Amino acid sequence: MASLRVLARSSHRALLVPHIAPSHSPACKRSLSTDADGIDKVAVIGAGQMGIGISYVAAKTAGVDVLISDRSAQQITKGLQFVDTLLGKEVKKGKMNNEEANRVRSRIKAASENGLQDGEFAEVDLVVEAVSENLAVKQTIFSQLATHLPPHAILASNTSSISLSTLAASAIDQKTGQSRARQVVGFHFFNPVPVMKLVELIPALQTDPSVLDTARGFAERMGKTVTQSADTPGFISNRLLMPFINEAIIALETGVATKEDIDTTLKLGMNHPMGPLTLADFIGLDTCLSIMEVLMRETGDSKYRPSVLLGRMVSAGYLGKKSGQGFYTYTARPPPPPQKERKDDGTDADPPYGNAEGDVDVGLGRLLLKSIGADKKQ
Ligand SMILES: NC(=O)c1ccc[n+]([C@@H]2O[C@H](COP(=O)([O-])OP(=O)(O)OC[C@H]3O[C@@H](n4cnc5c(N)ncnc54)[C@H](O)[C@@H]3O)[C@@H](O)[C@H]2O)c1
Repeated sequence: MASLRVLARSSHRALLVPHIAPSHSPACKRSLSTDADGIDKVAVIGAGQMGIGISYVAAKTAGVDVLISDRSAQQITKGLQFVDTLLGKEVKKGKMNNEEANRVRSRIKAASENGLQDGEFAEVDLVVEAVSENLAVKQTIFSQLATHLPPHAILASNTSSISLSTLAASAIDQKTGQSRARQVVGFHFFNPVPVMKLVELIPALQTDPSVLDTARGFAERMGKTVTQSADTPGFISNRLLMPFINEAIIALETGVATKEDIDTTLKLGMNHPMGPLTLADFIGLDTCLSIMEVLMRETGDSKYRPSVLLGRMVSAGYLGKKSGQGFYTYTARPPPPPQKERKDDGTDADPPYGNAEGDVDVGLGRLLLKSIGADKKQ
């Protein structure tokens, strides 16, 4: 039976969303993990930029064991090397000693290829799915997780745009046929995870309130501030950001101003760290288009119509920084200088995040760090 309940624990304004009371099937009588302090072991599915960042912060800040899994063993190797790099920098900057870094590193382990089916996840309290943004792939994973994870485990997804209620519906134990939908929750981190302080928490319609509380508590253990969004397209973040970026593109295409003046107005007039067209280039114009299409399709509201220019640019392959051409032109980063620059205090001025070559995502990480001043603090 549907009822309305208040879903604002720490926000000032109450958020009213329809709540479908969880059913009391036998599966629901299993005890759920209700205490965030009781979470000792986390699994992360997907060792891409988000999965690795989540693993690193879970091990370092929350101090839990992390089991990381990916369909590509190479991705895991690459990700663990990145963790080593991050820890090496912490040591070099005196933020932790070697012993602490080794302790953090020893908490992160790679799952074997069939680890889920072979019982390696038997002691996992919470899993964060962070595989590519593809509904069918995520649905398959949620069905596998529902089959193989211990009964109390929380099943969280880092999806940016897929409905949590839809994912929860696929969390069915393939052996017993029982639904674990009430244990599914959205756990939306931001990139780069070690730097960005926010997690958006998104309950599916089916999520049990105790699961939501535990997930919130664990995000806080990871040092994050939590906001809560209803399971609506784009959640809070992209529902507000993407129409803003889209409107900036419409302003450009209708001749309101040049791209430079649009960006400068928002930077200097509104104190934004970067203008909306630059930000669109760094996010990727294909990503921006796809989120606008989700907003438009799922709400049917014409205010989310993607700009014609945005669609044309994506068709032309102008995807932003990753393709070298977006609203601005990006050239490859020059090779690193033979000698490291020295900071005023005489220490090496290494980039705080990423490798010397710098791929697109790490480039975004650096830019974000710079934009919030974290490059200087670290
Ligand atoms: N990149 C961002 O800024 C950002 C921010 C917030 C949320 N997200 C979300 O996080 C998720 C991951 O994004 P990302 O940027 O880390 O992507 P990514 O492409 O860097 O990594 C995805 C990883 O998933 C792995 N993978 C794909 N299918 C798999 C499967 N069936 N089983 C196991 N592993 C599989 C891939 O090998 C890859 O390592 C997506 O849902 C995305 O929407 C991304």
